[in-house]
Amino acid sequence: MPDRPAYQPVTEADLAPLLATGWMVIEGGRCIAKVFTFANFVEAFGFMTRAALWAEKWNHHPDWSNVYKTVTVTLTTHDTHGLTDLDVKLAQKMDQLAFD
Ligand SMILES: C[C@H](O)[C@H](O)[C@H]1CNC2=NC(N)=NC(=O)C2=N1
Repeated sequence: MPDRPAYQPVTEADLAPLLATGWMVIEGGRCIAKVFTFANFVEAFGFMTRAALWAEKWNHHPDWSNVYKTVTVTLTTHDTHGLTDLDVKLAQKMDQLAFD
């Protein structure tokens, strides 16, 4: 397995745009979470499918659940037990994909 680039810490400036789109910092700053609501189940699942491709490409996977038209997402970096640049990157991508 090729070494991955070093994780980068997350700053308040990194988080501010995410907080503005509905992400919340939880678990004492170790995670960010958001509830996405779509028009219906198929839209919700399509979002998860698109996001899954990016998660796999970046080898950074969400902790998420889907109930009908909502998708609840929690992001953290298991390797560091906290937030890293990968969580910010995946959250930004999820926000983009949700509005596709
Ligand atoms: C071995 C594998 O590369 C690691 O377990 C990856 C996989 N996906 C991951 N996903 C998340 N959310 N955090 C991680 O630390 C992480 N690490």
